Order: sequence, then C-alpha cells, then structure tokens
Amino acid sequence: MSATILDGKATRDAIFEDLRVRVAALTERGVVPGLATVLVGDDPGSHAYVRGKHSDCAKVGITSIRRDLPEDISQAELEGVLDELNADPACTGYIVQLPVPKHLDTGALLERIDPAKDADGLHPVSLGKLVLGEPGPLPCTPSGIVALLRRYEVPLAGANVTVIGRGVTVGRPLGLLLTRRSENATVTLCHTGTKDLAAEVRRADIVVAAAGVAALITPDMVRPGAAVLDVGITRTEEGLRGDVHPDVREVAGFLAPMPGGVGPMTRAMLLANVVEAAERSLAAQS
Ligand SMILES: Nc1nc2c(c(=O)[nH]1)N[C@@H](CN(C=O)c1ccc(C(=O)N[C@@H](CCC(=O)O)C(=O)O)cc1)CN2
Repeated sequence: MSATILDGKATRDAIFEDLRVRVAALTERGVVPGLATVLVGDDPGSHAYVRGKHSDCAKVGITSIRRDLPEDISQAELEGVLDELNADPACTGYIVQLPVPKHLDTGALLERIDPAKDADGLHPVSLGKLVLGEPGPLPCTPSGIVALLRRYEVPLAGANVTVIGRGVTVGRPLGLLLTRRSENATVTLCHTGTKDLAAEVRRADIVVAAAGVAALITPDMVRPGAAVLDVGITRTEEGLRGDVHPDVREVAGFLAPMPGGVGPMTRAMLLANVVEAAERSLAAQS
C-alpha cells in the first residue's frame, strides 16, 4: 500500500487562512507586521526561496522589505545593514537567508540580529530559549515538521525518531523540539560520523532526512508503516532530488515528499513567527 502523503501545501494554506485573520486584527490595532529578508549573492535557490517568502507575505497582508546585497559585501558592511533593520520600525522581524558566502561569519551575523526581530528563531537567545523551554520564535523547518506531524496525527509521544543531519537550521533544533515534554519523542541524531545509518533508520517510527544527499534513504532501510519526511534538496541537471528514494512511498505509512511536504511548512512557520512577535509586542504595550 502507498503511504499517506503529509501535504505541506494544504497545511500551509490552512495556516495562511488563520494568519490572514490575525494580521488584519493587528493592523486594525495599529500594528503592521513587516518582514525583511537579507540575501547575499546570486545563488538561484536562495533567490527562489526569498521570492517565495515575499509572495507569502503579500498573501497574508504582511508588508515586506528586501535587502539584496552583492556577493563580495564585507562583514562590516553587512552588519551595518542588519543594524539598520534593527532600528527600522517598519521591520518587525527579519531573516538572513542562509547559506551566506564563505568569507562571511554566519554566527556573528545571526548574533547581530535584534533578538526581538529574530523571525527565523536562529539567534543564540532564541535557541537558548528553546533549550530552556521558554517561549520564543522557533526555527522554521523544525516547527513546520512538528506542525505537519500533528496535523496528520502521527503519534509523537514515545516515538523513536531518527533525524539525519546535524545542521543549525534543521537537525539540532529539531532534536530539541521533539524531546520537549509536549512532544516526548526519543531522538537519534545521525550525521557523517554515524557508524550504521541503515540500522538507525530501520528502528525508527519517524525518519527525518535532512542530509542533502539525493536518494540516501532507500526502501530497504525503512520500517514498514514508518513516517518519512524528506527535507533534503539536491539540484541536479534532471531537476530537484530529495534525500528519500521515490520507492520509499511503497513501504512508508506516511510520507512528506520533496517537493510539497516540509518546504511549504518552513515558509508558513516563518510568517507565523512574524505574526506571533507582533502579537507579543502589542500585548507588551497594553
Ligand atoms: N535563514 C534561513 N535560511 C535557510 C532556511 C531557513 O529556514 N532560514 N531554510 C532553507 C531554505 N528555505 C528557506 O529559507 C526553504 C527551502 C525549501 C523550501 C521549499 O518550499 N521547497 C520546495 C521545493 C524546492 C523548490 O521548489 O525549490 C518544497 O519542498 O516543496 C522553502 C524554504 C535553507 N536556508
């Protein structure tokens, strides 16, 4: 039997409906949420994601600001742009599109963002709040994964989850999210040093593949009925490839495909972070 598809686009559309109403309520009370994006260089994938973020903003009524910058910008110049956004009242939240060119220090850039405007949940203060279990913006892909699993009622409490990839945008924060008491899953975080990846995947109830290696997860590795979420994207001459082999669909119980699964959820959770931050600031004013 073929897997039930975890439909990220349909789930995103439902989230946008809710956000549209909340943005209208904020705007009526004089708070206009505004998302800025900071994009460095010419990477076509990053340009496509940033375009998508701006078109999402238009759909829910969030104003958006673009800062597209040249590949050879210096760290100091780029930090100057972040300082301007920190001071700009029209920008209530912003992101630095990752990855940035190699000569730039990603950690220092993320740290430069005013934590109150951290729309991506990647500032050290936001990640610290996640570790401490305090409220704050959550990294978008991990929170999108949890929202998608919840929407399709995939059981999380007590589940064995194998996450492949230890990056700061997906693997590491996802491990923190899924081991909160509210999710209560047991997480194995796999990476290039993992001795027997197939064995770690085989014992999982839920597999999240975020390695960026095309077709890394093959049907023989997946326990029949498991939920498999494909987060990896590899651009090849034949088109986009996910980390999950297409035949996994015949073995898995649930499948978040690439495209159409986790990606749209990442975009939805970004806007949710912007709206939640605006709501928090309004509550703090009153
Ligand atoms: N500052 C950040 N940088 C990056 C993040 C992030 O969350 N914050 N995540 C990724 C890129 N990303 C958003 O920025 C992103 C990736 C993929 C998708 C998406 O919708 N993918 C489509 C398929 C891909 C395509 O059509 O090109 C899908 O899965 O359906 C959205 C956002 C790294 N950088």
